[in-house]
Amino acid sequence: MIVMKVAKFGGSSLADGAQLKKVIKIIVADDKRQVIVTSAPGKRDKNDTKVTDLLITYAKQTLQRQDTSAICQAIFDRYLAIAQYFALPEENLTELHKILFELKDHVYPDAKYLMAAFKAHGERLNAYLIAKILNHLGIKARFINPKEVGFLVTSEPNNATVLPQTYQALAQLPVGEERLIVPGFFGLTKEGQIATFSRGGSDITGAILACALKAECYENFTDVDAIYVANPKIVTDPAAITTMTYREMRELAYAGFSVFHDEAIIPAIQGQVPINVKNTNHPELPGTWIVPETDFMPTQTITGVVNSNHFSALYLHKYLLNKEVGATLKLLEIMYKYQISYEHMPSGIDDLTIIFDSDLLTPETKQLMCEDIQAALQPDQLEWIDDYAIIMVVGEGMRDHKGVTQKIIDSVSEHDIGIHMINQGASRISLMLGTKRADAANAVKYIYQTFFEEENK
Ligand SMILES: Nc1ncnc2c1ncn2[C@@H]1O[C@H](COP(=O)(O)OP(=O)(O)O)[C@@H](O)[C@H]1O
Ligand SMILES: N[C@@H](CC(=O)OP(=O)(O)O)C(=O)O
Repeated sequence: MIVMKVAKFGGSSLADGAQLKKVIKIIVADDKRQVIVTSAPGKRDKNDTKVTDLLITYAKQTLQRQDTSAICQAIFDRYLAIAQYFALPEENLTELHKILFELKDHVYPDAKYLMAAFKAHGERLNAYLIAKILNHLGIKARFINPKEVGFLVTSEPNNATVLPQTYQALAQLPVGEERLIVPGFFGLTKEGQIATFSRGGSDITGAILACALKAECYENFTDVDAIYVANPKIVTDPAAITTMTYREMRELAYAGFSVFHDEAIIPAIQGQVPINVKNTNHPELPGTWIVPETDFMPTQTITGVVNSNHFSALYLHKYLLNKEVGATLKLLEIMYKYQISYEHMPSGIDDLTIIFDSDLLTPETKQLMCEDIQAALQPDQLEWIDDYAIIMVVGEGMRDHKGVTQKIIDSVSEHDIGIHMINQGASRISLMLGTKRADAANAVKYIYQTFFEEENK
């Protein structure tokens, strides 16, 4: 087995020809970068639209039987501009044009599979084009079609997860002869349909390949120099994280560190492959390493702080709830009946709060669930709280430091921000606070200031 790396380049790194030029320089600078995972072209500037989003429009217009020629041309023009940047002769784009324009003519099992197939083509066409450009520049490279290499995923068209046999199939890839250019974001169901991971899922493809091929490391190239302690859109010039553990990243990514997909940690953990998040625009910088817990000694109390606004909570109060055998079971059965998973369930003696991902709820399911809970448990109070945000503070260093919780709560309360809920994660490396949505970003700022500005004064 050869020593190799998997390198994934995000949409921001592949947005146009100039960005792709930087990517190619990075690829050829290290012979170990043998497997390259590509996203679809992302935004070229703040007001631009990602190719994935253009494809979603194309899919919707197709479903509504509208004229799709303009959107199809807009998508094709993104690829054409990249090809032209490298003076790739236009005949190389004939196949790409055909695949793109004919997407609307295929038969799909249903609207969800149609949407998945359209979305996946952002990555598929980009990987195909990048392999052609590399060959044109004299760099040996081959496009890998997920269908031909057995990249199998579950039959959930737009929220798939990998099937175990995919790992054995990908381990057979002919690594070493030429660079393998693999499109991220999607796989094939056992029935042969395209299904995508959730949004941002090219990170997952990279991690699966890194695990299957026992890569030395998984490099994830993006548009920031490092993963920062807090989202740079919320905190000005936040401190960079040099090294963090898998479980810290998993908790932070889950709660909103959008720089790395939370599900992408899992294959990396399974294969114990270290992850290096780096900047395509400054590849000489060390970036952030995400490593196994065994290889890590915390130097800070907290590693990261993040807020997430896409939650809704159901508050239930009933005296003597703690004595009622089977109460939680009844609740879980109701959630199962409506096929709704829950995120957290902090509880007190007479009450509990169930926190849901609001994207999974419709007004109708909320109403039906409430009616069922009312009938099954007869609570004294049952109330949906939609104005709900979660602040997650994460750090391996939190376990061994006394008074951290107090300090976190004080830094928020001092600024008059009400806390609806406090939940110490079972892993003891995280603390979760519930606040109103409008307060969430400020809560992150104040916690950051307490631990990173006041402590270092
Ligand atoms: N804590 C954080 N550290 C760094 N970037 C963050 C953080 N939280 C959110 N981000 C955002 O994540 C973005 C990179 O992720 P993404 O847009 O998915 O990149 P790509 O297009 O490379 O896949 C950054 O531009 C930044 O705005
Ligand atoms: N292109 C897909 C998958 C992805 O991972 O993209 P990016 O690397 O730009 O986050 C999306 O927009 O969801």
